[in-house]
Amino acid sequence: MHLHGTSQINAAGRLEIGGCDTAELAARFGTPLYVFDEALIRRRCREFMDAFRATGLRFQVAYASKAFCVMAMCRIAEEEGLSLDVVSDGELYTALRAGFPADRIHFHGNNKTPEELEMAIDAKIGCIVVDNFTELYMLNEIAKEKSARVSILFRVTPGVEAHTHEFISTGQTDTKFGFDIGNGSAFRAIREAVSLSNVDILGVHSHIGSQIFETDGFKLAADRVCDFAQNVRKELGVTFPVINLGGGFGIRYTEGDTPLPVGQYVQAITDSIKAKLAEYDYPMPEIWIEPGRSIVGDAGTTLYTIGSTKDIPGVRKYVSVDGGMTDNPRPALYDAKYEAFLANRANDPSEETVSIAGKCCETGDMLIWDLELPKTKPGDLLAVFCTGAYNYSMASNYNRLRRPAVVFVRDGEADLVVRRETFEDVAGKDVVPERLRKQAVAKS
Ligand SMILES: Cc1ncc(COP(=O)(O)O)c(C=O)c1O
Ligand SMILES: N[C@@H](CCCC[NH3+])C(=O)O
Repeated sequence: MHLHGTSQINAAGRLEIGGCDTAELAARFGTPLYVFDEALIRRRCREFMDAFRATGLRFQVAYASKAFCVMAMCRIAEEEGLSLDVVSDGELYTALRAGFPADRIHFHGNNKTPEELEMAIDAKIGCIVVDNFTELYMLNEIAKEKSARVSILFRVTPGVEAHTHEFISTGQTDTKFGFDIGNGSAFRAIREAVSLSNVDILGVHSHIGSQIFETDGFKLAADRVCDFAQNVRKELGVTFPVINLGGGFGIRYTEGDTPLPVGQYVQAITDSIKAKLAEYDYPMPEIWIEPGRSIVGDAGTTLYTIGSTKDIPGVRKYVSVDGGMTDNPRPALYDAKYEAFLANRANDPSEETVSIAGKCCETGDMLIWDLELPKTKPGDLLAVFCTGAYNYSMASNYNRLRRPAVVFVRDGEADLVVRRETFEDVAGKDVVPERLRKQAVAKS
């Protein structure tokens, strides 16, 4: 059993997180329930910040809010000195509403709408990460109309793709994101931008993938981005004040996962950039990164109440919980693996192998296959670990289920940071046109 952060088994044999008994949390807030270990989130933020401080370089660690974007999380990111990466008007709105300093917000996305760009310019956010030519020209026009100047990074694809345990070096990167370095489109984008009136070139951005466990991919991306920077300086006379190497740092979901300490990723990135730019006698830029999963992933635990079981002798025993793909779509989407145990009887020995099913009307709505558990009964609490990233943020109302509440726990206190949705939240946006209302009345 692997316990993350402040999680421990208390004297009553129940899982406790942040000093809070999970059975009490379930009783107080209902299930499913996302529980976040605030001390662990802050520890992860500090690991990144401290690793950069140790390098003596200028830097920004931008939390990739797509992983988990709620106002309380924005507050923590701000308190810990992080910047924030947003990819939509909704994320930007959340950050601004939480009082996150606009000049530390970076806006990503491959299809930002004119309205989103206007919103970003009006809010005077720190920078916009331009993804393609359409956006570049549109942004300049909007900025011109507003007599504004906009700082931009260019999202470039360095021809490196990282997957959990390996990276591949690709020639022409087939991706919807960014300007390709290899085929010259990144260079052309910068040449174009030099002649545009209302954008200021801040630098380049690359992101090579997610849930990465080694440093080679980052090093290769850093090398290619630096080579590109030197080429741009030589040919266009433009020197980048910022190089951003994105996110993607892996975390431990199950025992097969072997993430490196955060400091090793940071060191690999900064060492590679330093070494390469020294070759070129290139002034050291600010180094930015964008961790999402590695800030919040292992700090989240989802509590479910166990309900029905179905035993198919000789085949499989299904144990169903009161959530599923609606609150955690990752197993269905990516075949993601999770660890779990009974939160209310954490010391009970395992007695059988079961598979955890969600409650959606969908055969693929399975959370965990072949999990060792004690014999369960309805009302038992199942804790699924490492659900902090891309769970709440990707949750849906499929089958008109209500999205769960989110609580932050620390030092024995539990604070509600998102309330559970109500039926009104689910059906209250529906509009029945007058003609259908009449029809309904006529038929009844
Ligand atoms: C541009 C960009 N930055 C940062 C991230 C955050 O990635 P992760 O959560 O893996 O750290 C992503 C998502 O993969 C991304 O696309
Ligand atoms: N949503 C994905 C990661 C996507 C990263 C965003 N660029 C996941 O759950 O693993």
